[in-house]
Amino acid sequence: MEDEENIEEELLLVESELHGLQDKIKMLLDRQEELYERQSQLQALLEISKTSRDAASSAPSVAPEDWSGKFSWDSQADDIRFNVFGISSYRSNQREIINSIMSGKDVLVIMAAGGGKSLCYQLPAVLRDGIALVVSPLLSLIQDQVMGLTALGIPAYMLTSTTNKEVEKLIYKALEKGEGELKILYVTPEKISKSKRFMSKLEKCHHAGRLSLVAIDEAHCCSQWGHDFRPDYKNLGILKIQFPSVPMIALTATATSKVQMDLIEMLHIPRCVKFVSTVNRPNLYYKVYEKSSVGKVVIDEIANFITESYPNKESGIVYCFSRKECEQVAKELRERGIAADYYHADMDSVAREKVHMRWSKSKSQVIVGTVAFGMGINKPDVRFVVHHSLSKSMETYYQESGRAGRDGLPSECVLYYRPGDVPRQSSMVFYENCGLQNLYDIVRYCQSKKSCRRGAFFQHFGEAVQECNGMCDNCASSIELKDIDATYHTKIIVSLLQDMQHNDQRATLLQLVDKFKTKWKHSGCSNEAVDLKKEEIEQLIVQLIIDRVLKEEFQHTAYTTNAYVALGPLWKLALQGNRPVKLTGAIHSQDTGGASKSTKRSQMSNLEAKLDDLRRTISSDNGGIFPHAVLSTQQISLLSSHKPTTIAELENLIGKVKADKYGSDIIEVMQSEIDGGKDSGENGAKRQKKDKDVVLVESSEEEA
Ligand SMILES: Nc1ncnc2c1ncn2[C@@H]1O[C@H](COP(=O)(O)OP(=O)(O)OP(=O)(O)O)[C@@H](O)[C@H]1O
Repeated sequence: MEDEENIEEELLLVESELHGLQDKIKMLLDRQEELYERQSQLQALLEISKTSRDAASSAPSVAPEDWSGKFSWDSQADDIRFNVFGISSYRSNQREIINSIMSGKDVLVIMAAGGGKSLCYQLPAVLRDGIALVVSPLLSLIQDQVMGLTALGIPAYMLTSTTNKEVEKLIYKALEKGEGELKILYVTPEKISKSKRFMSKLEKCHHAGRLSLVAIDEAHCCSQWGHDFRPDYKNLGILKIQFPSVPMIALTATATSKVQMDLIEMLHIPRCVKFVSTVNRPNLYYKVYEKSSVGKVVIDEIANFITESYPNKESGIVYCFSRKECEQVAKELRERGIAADYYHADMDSVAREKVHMRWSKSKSQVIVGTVAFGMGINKPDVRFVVHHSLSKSMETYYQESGRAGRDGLPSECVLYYRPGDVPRQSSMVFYENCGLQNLYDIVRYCQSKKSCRRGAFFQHFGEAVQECNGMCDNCASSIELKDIDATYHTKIIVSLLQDMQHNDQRATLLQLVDKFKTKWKHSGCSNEAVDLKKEEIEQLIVQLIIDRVLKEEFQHTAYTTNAYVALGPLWKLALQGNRPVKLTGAIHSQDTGGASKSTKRSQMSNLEAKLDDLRRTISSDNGGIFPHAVLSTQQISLLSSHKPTTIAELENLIGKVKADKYGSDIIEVMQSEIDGGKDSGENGAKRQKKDKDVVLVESSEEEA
């Protein structure tokens, strides 16, 4: 009996000591996690700083600006540009890139989607003697390019699994013996890594001095830090090792400094000349809409957005999270009268091709796709890209939304966000390299109601900030948002999780919201703290996750991976109230975004519609590029946003873009709107007298 009591007593002591130890271990593990995270941040910073130093010290002997000087091939290049490609002038950096590759340099090109990367290697390929090898990741992309070049009369072929024996023979003869006509040869990376026969023919071609250049398209696929890593791209370094004297040009639309470093190393081009163009796409209007938790409501909103903003059936893409969701959304859009097809990886290639072709030829209006609808989409006139759910990273979102407006005309990128979608994505990406970190970056983008959306891209890609010109919802919004003090709410959430942890319990995001609501109700809170709506509590919890007060933990079951919310490294600070927590007001509702109004032509006044036409005309007259070279920031802002405009401003604006060409009828329309306004206050516009100018003020309540 006494023995038993002693044992029980000791057991209690042991258990309490174990508890103490477990707390200490947890604290140490949290600290370890914090330090690991800081370690990887510092390592990345160090790498970036070293690379920029190395790049500066190993900079090419010719200064970059010299690539725009005079070269012996200038007139021949101009002739090919104009008479073969039908292009009247170079876009930014194209001529410099062509000159550096013509000078035999290795080149890295980072140029936004639709910027004109293809010309940078295709023109030198025509200009230089011999055969240019182009490695490209997708069959459809290759087919498009070969078709386009053939139509221009340039002998281009592809060597892929679909190439017939006859063409294969022709290609091999050209490589081996220099017979026949072949200027540009497209292959997939698999050909380089898997076909010894092909590599030996290429070797012969090089040996005979006939390999003119090597181009690696979509070069970000080399890096596992990039968003589209392709294992076969890793082997492309062999090309520089085997053909060191042949200039290599690597091209991509996006690459962070880390990805750039990675691909320079993998392709063995340490002394390459880098041409990094801005990631800015000034013609794209970015916005985030609050997403309802009711599926049907979301579809209604998307359908309304499409039909109201694009009554002329302009093309668009809707991205979805899963294959099932993609089929469902396409079906529901069709039920609402929108010609929508779905596209995902579970379909066979013939079905996918059919859907793609229908859409490319504008026989369907919308493709509802998963991420599988990715590279190789080069339809220029995509007017809108809607994300039904958030993407998994800023880079993925930049790429996917960037499929809009490749022709340079104004287009919209809309993301439907609700915090409840975060665990769905995080349970998919948490095992990926930096998966959660990347996801939390895009979540930060979505949660923000104040910062410029464009600014988030500049920051992500390490570029200096540029003017947004009111081309995102946050910059265009005139709603004054208030910060809610959520420090007290945070304390409740943290203490709830603490209790649960003690009792070995877990909670998903939604369960935690419910527990919070119950506790709030029963706490009889006389505190000053405001009562939060369900969506705001979700938003707060997600904000606490990205701020590391909380964290997500994952548990696998036979069928799925569940995401739970747990205490993060900074929970103690939050519990002590040492870290004030602020939550910004509500996410914009659909009818507050500036450009959604601007593109709703059916709701536009006559003047607005005229201005809209003017933007399109100027863009198209400027080679499809939104006219930053022609207009000042303020003028672009006027054109972009249909903001209140005075006759004086309008005349100045039109004068700058050649009044005789675009101007007179707009001034007439404006004059008549002002006259009409004077008499009857038509077109939802109020007239005010301000100094000597007449100012038209949009009445948002009337129009909404
Ligand atoms: N200097 C130029 N002037 C006018 N049009 C041009 C010029 N250069 C390229 N283009 C056109 O711009 C369009 C986009 O070019 P291209 O397909 O090379 O873009 P890209 O940079 O490869 O884009 P993505 O990354 O989306 O594939 C094409 O229709 C091309 O003919």
